[in-house]
Amino acid sequence: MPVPEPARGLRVALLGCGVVGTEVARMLLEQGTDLAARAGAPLELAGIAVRDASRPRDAAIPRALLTEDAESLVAGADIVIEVMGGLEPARGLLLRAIEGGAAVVTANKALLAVDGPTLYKAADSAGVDIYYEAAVAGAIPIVRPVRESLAGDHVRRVLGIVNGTTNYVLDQMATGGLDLDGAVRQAQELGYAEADPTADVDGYDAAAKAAILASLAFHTRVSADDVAREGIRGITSDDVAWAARTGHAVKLLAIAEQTGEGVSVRVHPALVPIDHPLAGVKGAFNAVFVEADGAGPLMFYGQGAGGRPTASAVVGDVVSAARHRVLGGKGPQESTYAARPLLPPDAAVTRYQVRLRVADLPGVLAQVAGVVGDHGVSIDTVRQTGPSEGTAELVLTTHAAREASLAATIAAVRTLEPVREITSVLRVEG
Ligand SMILES: NC(=O)c1ccc[n+]([C@@H]2O[C@H](COP(=O)([O-])OP(=O)(O)OC[C@H]3O[C@@H](n4cnc5c(N)ncnc54)[C@H](O)[C@@H]3O)[C@@H](O)[C@H]2O)c1
Ligand SMILES: N[C@@H](CCO)C(=O)O
Ligand code: NA
Repeated sequence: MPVPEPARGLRVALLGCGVVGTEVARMLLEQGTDLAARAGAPLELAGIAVRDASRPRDAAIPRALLTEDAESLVAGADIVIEVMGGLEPARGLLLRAIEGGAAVVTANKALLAVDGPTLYKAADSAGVDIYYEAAVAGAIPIVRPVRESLAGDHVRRVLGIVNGTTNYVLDQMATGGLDLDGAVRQAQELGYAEADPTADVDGYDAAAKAAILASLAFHTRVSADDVAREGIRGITSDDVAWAARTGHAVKLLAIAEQTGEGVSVRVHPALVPIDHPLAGVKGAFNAVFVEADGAGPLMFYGQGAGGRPTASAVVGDVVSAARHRVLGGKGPQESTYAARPLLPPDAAVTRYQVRLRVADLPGVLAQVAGVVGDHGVSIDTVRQTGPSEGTAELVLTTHAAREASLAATIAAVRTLEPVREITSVLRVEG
């Protein structure tokens, strides 16, 4: 039998050598034999673009591979991996790679959620792959299942905990007795939160991931600007304690749903019933709950952040792209044929829990309930605690209502004479 020709090695360029890049390089270098067998050709790490090649680095990173000239590295590559983050120069380098005929793999959700379509279009024109499994929920296979495994189904709703930092922070507030600032500091010390935690705490990171997931799930172009976004900055230890008392956990949720009217995509903190699978997602873990007509409910769970878990998703994409180089063919391209209308944030329909402090006088509950009813919002349950110092605390849970109706209801309740304070308004989901 003739000995098969050894396949030509594929030149892999790595852009960025931070938390994720270091682990990607380690996997490519340490698992070369297995990866070559799976890809059908050796994956040769041709170089690693960094800002400062003289900086001390992990012992696994060969100094000879470091270069400060990302442009030249990209020019000769078969596959380009972008784990630098940020919009530029990442976008320009990826476009140059694609135009030069390279397949690209990126973990950059911020870039994809803002300008993904430019990259998808360029990849389509050049006939090359663009893969981005690591951009949503790190190691968890979710991009590929939604894009490929569910391509024959009709996804109704995607509900996810897609930011590890905020999940860790809320968990610490619930179980570790920390306030928001203390829990954020701890998340930074543990390396979950970015140095500037704004993207995590204010929901930008989750909104970028929600936009990517919604685009894939509903075959409709959704960008980060289309996502109604609210972070966890307003959540107090008291909110978390009350949530537990009423049988809920507070979670920062990314929600993308399709109704008869269109597509609604939002990120906000919400109360999740304690028996819902998402309520049990602790620490920095992520989980994505998908509801599809045929498949029914599906749950994806795992590590959404961290160097090695994220590198697992990146290297999986590299192997897919390499297989196409060896065997021919191409992965799926962007699908936006459905072009569903995007609904405004106040069209969302959900249940609410409203906490308010009222004067402890006869008839106050009836007065509040009357105003709520007048706005077409129906109350499910009412709890009262107190009185203390002449006031009582009311906790109202509503049936499903439009965000716009609830906003009008709250504005009206606030003007009632016996109402001292609306302490919190939280959505109930799940
Ligand atoms: N860290 C995670 O858990 C995680 C998870 C999923 C996705 N991601 C995404 O992966 C990407 C990388 O994240 P990270 O955590 O490794 O970030 P990081 O800050 O640790 O690493 C980025 C590296 O890229 C380098 N870099 C930036 N601009 C450069 C340039 N112009 N030329 C050369 N090098 C440059 C930086 O110096 C840094 O070392 C980001 O897009 C991030 O959103 C990260
Ligand atoms: N900062 C992000 C990293 C993963 O995208 C998180 O906490 O989930
Ligand atoms: Na993923």
